[in-house]
Amino acid sequence: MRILVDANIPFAQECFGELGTIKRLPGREIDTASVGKVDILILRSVTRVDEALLDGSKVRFVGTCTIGTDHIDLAVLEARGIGFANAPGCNAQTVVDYVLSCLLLAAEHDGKQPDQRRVGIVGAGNVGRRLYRRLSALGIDCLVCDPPRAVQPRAETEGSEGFVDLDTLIAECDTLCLHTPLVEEGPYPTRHLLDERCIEALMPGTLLISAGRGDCLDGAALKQRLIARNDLIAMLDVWENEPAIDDELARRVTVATPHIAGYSLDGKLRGTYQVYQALMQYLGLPCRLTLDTLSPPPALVSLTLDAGLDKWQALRLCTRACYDVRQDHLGLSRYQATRGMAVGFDAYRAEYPLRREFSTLEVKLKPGAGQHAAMLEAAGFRVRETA
Ligand SMILES: NC(=O)C1=CN([C@@H]2O[C@H](COP(=O)(O)OP(=O)(O)OC[C@H]3O[C@@H](n4cnc5c(N)ncnc54)[C@H](O)[C@@H]3O)[C@@H](O)[C@H]2O)C=CC1
Ligand SMILES: O=C(O)C(=O)[C@H](O)COP(=O)(O)O
Repeated sequence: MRILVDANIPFAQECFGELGTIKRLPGREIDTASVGKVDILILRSVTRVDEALLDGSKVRFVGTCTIGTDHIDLAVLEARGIGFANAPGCNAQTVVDYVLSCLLLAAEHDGKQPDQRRVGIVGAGNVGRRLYRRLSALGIDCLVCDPPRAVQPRAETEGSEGFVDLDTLIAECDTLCLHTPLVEEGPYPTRHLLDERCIEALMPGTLLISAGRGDCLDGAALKQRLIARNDLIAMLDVWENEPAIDDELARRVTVATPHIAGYSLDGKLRGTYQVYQALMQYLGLPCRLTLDTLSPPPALVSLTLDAGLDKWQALRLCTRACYDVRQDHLGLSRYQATRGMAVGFDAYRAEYPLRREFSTLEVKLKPGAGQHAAMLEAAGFRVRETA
């Protein structure tokens, strides 16, 4: 079997090697010619899969090791009888780590600690739900906007209560976290969900974090508001026209990262593994690998806290030991300066530094720091109180 795998997918040889010959290509270079004789395509979100790509090919299965599927024309796959899998939720916890890092950084800009904010979560799926749980456990007040779920609750216990509409969320929150997929059709489309009107309505000082899909936010309108008033703290991970994103917008926001909110080794490995499981099932073969055996131990195993830190200092220290969004912001601007935005955006992603999820770090607490246990657990760390 011939298997074409995006070069940005870790553990591909381990997961797919037993099935045949693997060829690797950068996702944006995968084209009709390279797909020609391939049986299986294993991708991430940067390869558009449509009639044009598959024309004349014998592809039987397409897997995308990502949560998002907006790059795949699912109707074309169905019409051609091609098997398909994505990786729901694979890097959702990593995106929540990203948001926590953003919230802690924002406090250094406006002096508001996370629990002094009211956070509006737009899109409460795998990412938004986990974000809601972690923020609520940290004592942060949250409002949630998810019209599809408000109308069609996921669980029997979940009614429309608890959801608000987007205008209410914008009017009542000083922090907005956008986690919607790109939906083009149907009753709840999300292209420019945050349009010029919504962006104008954001109250001065609002912290805006966007980590779903770039097209859900009108970048030109945001740029205009930042030029006119510069009264928002905008932190963008996703952009219109990636990788050739709006250079000026990237310079005007407080944090600009190149679509890496979910880029932990854990999130990527889970994505690869979920697609491996789906492919083996599709082929009627047993899964001989387990996620645990594939997962390498973290480089930073533990850290120890003693007395002397307040709650947010302790959380900031542990968070930054695992993940510091400032490094990705500086990384993108450095790559942009040396290689230009369109090249630098992908180059930084391809050489992305090793990052692990908060849950891989054990925080040991000496008796003097015991009061931080519940808060650090709520934030996603493993906590052990020591003598
Ligand atoms: N920046 C990054 O690195 C990453 C970005 N993503 C993006 O984040 C998106 C969300 O991920 P998940 O939560 O796992 O997806 P999901 O499919 O589990 O949840 C999406 C949620 O958005 C809601 N939604 C749909 N239309 C809406 C609308 N008009 N207004 C408000 N809510 C709406 C849905 O009802 C659903 O609850 C993904 O589709 C993907 O595009 C995911 C992982 C990493
Ligand atoms: O999982 C998703 O959906 C994402 O947005 C990915 O984490 C993005 O990764 P790439 O596809 O850009 O490598």
